[in-house]
Amino acid sequence: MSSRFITFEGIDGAGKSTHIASLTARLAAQGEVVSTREPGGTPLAETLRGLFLHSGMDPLTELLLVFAARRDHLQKVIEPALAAGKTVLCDRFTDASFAYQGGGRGMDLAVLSTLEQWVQQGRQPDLTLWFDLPAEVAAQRRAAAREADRFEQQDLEFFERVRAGYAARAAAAPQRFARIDASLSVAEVAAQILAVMEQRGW
Ligand SMILES: Nc1ncnc2c1ncn2[C@@H]1O[C@H](COP(=O)(O)OP(=O)(O)OP(=O)(O)O)[C@@H](O)[C@H]1O
Ligand SMILES: Cc1cn([C@H]2C[C@H](O)[C@@H](COP(=O)(O)O)O2)c(=O)[nH]c1=O
Repeated sequence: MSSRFITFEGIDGAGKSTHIASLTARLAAQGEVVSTREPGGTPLAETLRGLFLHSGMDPLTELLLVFAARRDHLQKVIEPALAAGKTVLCDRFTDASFAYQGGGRGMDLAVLSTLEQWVQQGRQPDLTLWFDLPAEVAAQRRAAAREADRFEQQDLEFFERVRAGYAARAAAAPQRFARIDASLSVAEVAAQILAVMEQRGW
């Protein structure tokens, strides 16, 4: 099996984490799998993650911080794993920057595109599973599950802008994106993911 780079995207509380473990187990039967996340995935990027989630900062600092973490993660974990023919499952990647910093915070998308090119040097996921659901449903799930971080404290309008940011990215790369209706039950979401994987012969 040749390398695959699969990313998981969606607003906070969409249900990504709920499905990543089972997909990791399924794909591990076909070859070595690296399951990782952004921001994070290396000691340096995990340190940056703590600041990103919990320290106040202006939107440009936030954007530069997440791309710095991504560069370290790509160089030390993602690229070596793909070069070794492994499957990489990543909980969030650059689409999150376009959705949160671009859509949510209103940062210039042209700046984001430049950073994307500099940092990734052409690397893009082979498949992005986009867990899509209304902001209100995700907020109800989060409220029942955990204490909110700096992003999760944002209002519904922020998350609807983030959702629209994901929709724009999906429309621009329809071959790469698979939209999952994440408002359905856990079993129905799992069935949609399975169908996408089977479509690709994975
Ligand atoms: N399809 C579903 N229906 C109802 N509840 C769900 C569903 N999927 C996940 N949940 C619940 O919603 C909460 C958030 O799910 P989860 O942590 O998987 O989301 P997430 O997308 O990983 O969030 P984040 O990106 O913010 O970490 C959890 O309590 C989880 O049990
Ligand atoms: C990669 C990335 C992430 N974010 C935001 C999105 C989430 O609110 C947090 C990460 O928390 P999770 O529980 O691991 O989902 O960070 C962002 O704003 N921009 C990004 O590029």
